[in-house]
Amino acid sequence: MYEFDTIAAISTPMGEGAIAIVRLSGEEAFRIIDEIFVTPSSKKMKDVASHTIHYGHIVDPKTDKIIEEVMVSVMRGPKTFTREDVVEINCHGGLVSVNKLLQLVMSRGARLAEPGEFTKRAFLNGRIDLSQAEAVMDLIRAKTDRAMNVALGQMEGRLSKLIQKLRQEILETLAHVEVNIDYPEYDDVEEMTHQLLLEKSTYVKEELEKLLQTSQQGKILREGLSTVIIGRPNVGKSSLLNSLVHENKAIVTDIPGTTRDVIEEYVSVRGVPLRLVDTAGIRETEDIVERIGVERSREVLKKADLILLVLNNNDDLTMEDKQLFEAVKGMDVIVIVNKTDLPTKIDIGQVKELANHHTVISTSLKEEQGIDELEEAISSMFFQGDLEAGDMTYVSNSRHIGLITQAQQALEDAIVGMESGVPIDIVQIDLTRTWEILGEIIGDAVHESLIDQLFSQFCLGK
Ligand SMILES: Nc1nc2c(c(=O)[nH]1)N(C=O)[C@@H](CNc1ccc(C(=O)N[C@@H](CCC(=O)O)C(=O)O)cc1)CN2
Ligand SMILES: Nc1nc2c(ncn2[C@@H]2O[C@H](COP(=O)(O)OP(=O)(O)OP(=O)(O)O)[C@@H](O)[C@H]2O)c(=O)[nH]1
Ligand SMILES: [Mg+2]
Repeated sequence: MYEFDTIAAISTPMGEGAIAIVRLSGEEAFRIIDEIFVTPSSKKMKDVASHTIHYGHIVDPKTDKIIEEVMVSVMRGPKTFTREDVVEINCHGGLVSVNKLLQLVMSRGARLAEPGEFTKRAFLNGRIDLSQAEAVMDLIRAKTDRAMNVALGQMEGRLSKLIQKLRQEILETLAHVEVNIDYPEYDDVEEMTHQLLLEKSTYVKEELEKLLQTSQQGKILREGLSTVIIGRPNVGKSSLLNSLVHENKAIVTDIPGTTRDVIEEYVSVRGVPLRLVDTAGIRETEDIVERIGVERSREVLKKADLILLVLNNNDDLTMEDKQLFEAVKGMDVIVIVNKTDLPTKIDIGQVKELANHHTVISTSLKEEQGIDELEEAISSMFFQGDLEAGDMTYVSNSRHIGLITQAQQALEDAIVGMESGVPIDIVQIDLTRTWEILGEIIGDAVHESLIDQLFSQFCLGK
């Protein structure tokens, strides 16, 4: 275990709350709390049983003034979150008192923790590996139940175990090859080695492939599906956003050009998190403010995973509508024919033709018609029902996806090499590289600067 200084942070959100927590971790945690905490029976926290909570007052030893009435939890290392001694002060949730408390523990020798530093210690002290630590952050940021389950699985070590299993396979294969090389007197040893290498490499490569197949869905669950609503002015784009959010977030009026900027909202559509973007209606415009909005619309369009293209049932298809179809060619698109409560003027046959293989859905957002069908279309487009299987191992993090892709490439090199008869020691190099790359996922031999960078994205006090 590493020896670190004692860190402190406010581990609850900044703002008024019922209770706020100041957390301390490190060798000095018990010494510090015993200098500032007084219980009615004068207990010392260094003496009490681990994982107990105690009532008392925080007193500034310099002035003997009572600062707060608190509950203090005491957890003795190594059976703690960080594997170090941990003390948590539960105080009344006011901003001033919790900050005063933090100042006080710092004046007694604690250092303000960096973002993610508690979790970083859990990693450096070996309680969790890097992919588990990353999952802690994913859990906090999860926007839907499904996203949360993926994060929880990774936090419990589901991905880690799989990666470790594959690394073990590679290691055993390499050991086997070494042994075979040491006994070259057997005639068939070369062939056996060759056979074994090919079999194992193919097996590991296939497992990695399976994992990568989950990455698209995994990434959507983790980051949200970037969904952009486009359409001519006044067709009902903002109304659509409001229907999906089930709230009035965007301003809706009958004046074309109402939405001037890009509005962004998170929504869960049957467990699929959408990063939903409402745009200014795309048209040629003279209004300068609106024009900036239109340009931004075109920009977000390029980065979208899914396009919701809205048309007006009560109007003819225009040149602009056709241009929109043109602009989203090759992307995932759902076409929405809105305002079906009004007389149909649009040429549905032509819409279907333009939509090509894309789904077309009719809605009346005014009368709340068609929203269910739309939600169904969205969720089945990205998840074919297998998402319910709660024990799936997803790879969702770009860092992991990148590394698995690299590992797979190294294996591919090894396999191609074997098939074209390159010397065994070259193949060994490729396999060793695969083993190392996979190790980076769980934080085996990763560079310190990468670790710092990863944890700095965490919340303060986590
Ligand atoms: N008050 C509070 N709530 C919290 C946390 C915390 O630190 N404080 N957590 C954190 O942010 C999460 C809980 N996570 C935790 C994970 C492991 C251990 C822990 O002590 N693990 C020991 C085993 C303990 C035992 O066997 O009793 C270990 O793995 O060695 C504690 C908390 C969520 N809730
Ligand atoms: N009859 C009818 N009116 C609708 C329907 N959906 C939206 N509207 C109305 O159409 C008008 C325009 O709706 P918005 O949602 O603001 O349209 P928009 O596409 O965001 O418009 P811009 O932001 O100006 O580009 C509003 O008056 C809505 O109430 C519908 O299904 N039926
Ligand atoms: Mg609008």
